[in-house]
Amino acid sequence: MIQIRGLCKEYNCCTTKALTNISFDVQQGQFVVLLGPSGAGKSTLLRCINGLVKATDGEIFIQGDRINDSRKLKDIHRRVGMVFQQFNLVKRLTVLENVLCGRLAYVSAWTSCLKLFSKQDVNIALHCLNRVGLVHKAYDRADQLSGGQQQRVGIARALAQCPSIILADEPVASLDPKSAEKVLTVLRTIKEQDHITVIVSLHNIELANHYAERIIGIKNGRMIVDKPVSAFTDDDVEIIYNAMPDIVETKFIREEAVCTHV
Ligand SMILES: Nc1ncnc2c1ncn2[C@@H]1O[C@H](COP(=O)(O)OP(=O)(O)OP(=O)(O)O)[C@@H](O)[C@H]1O
Repeated sequence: MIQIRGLCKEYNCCTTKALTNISFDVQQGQFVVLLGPSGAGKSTLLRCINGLVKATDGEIFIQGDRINDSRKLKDIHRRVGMVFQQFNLVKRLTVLENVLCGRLAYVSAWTSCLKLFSKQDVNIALHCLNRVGLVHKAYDRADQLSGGQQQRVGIARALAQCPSIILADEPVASLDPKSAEKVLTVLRTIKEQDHITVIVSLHNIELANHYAERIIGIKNGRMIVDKPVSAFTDDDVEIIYNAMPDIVETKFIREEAVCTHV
């Protein structure tokens, strides 16, 4: 379970408010899609959850552990796998070596420097590649794969970490529609089979409706929609992408008032 409480993030000495007072919980095994216009704060939110970005205020708990608890930092990072829009693979390494990078949190520093992974680590990496349908590419160079295949290697690398959460920041933004569906289907299958929590930021509403169980809408750093996909409507799309900021603000304040009176 992820718990986020009063999360705020400001950049540039407080001149850019990227996130303002974000609070929500995500149950283990849920598939959540973050929607929002460019600059809304989706990447910042995902990066705060995996500790890449330090929040200005507020708290995040992963299975009850505060993410910046220095005693548990390595263990918490291990539990959160990250998938990036640009894949972030090491192009000159093989596909298998890239996936083995997901095992780095489990091996000692000298082992990783010498690339001395155990047979067990190699088997885990091959198993993860098999799950994303790419075990036959294990010994190819990463840059010889198509974009969609590279993204599936990125997912295998996250999976090799044995995470309880996978965060994916616009994982299909640079892919053709068929590859995008393949990548999201892999993420959904992983969620279903392993009960892993998946949080994905997307720009495509159709894909969000098809894959999400829950949609969170962010605009100007505020959470303005949070609904099960079955209740998500065109009005919500309008609020997230088109409504003027003051209309959104009014609706947000009105809903907050209703919540506090329930
Ligand atoms: N490292 C940074 N330094 C300064 N400002 C930043 C930084 N990262 C993001 N921002 C600003 O924070 C705000 C939120 O950006 P963020 O990248 O989180 O939005 P986003 O919803 O992910 O956008 P996109 O969909 O375009 O990726 C924007 O105003 C952006 O310019």
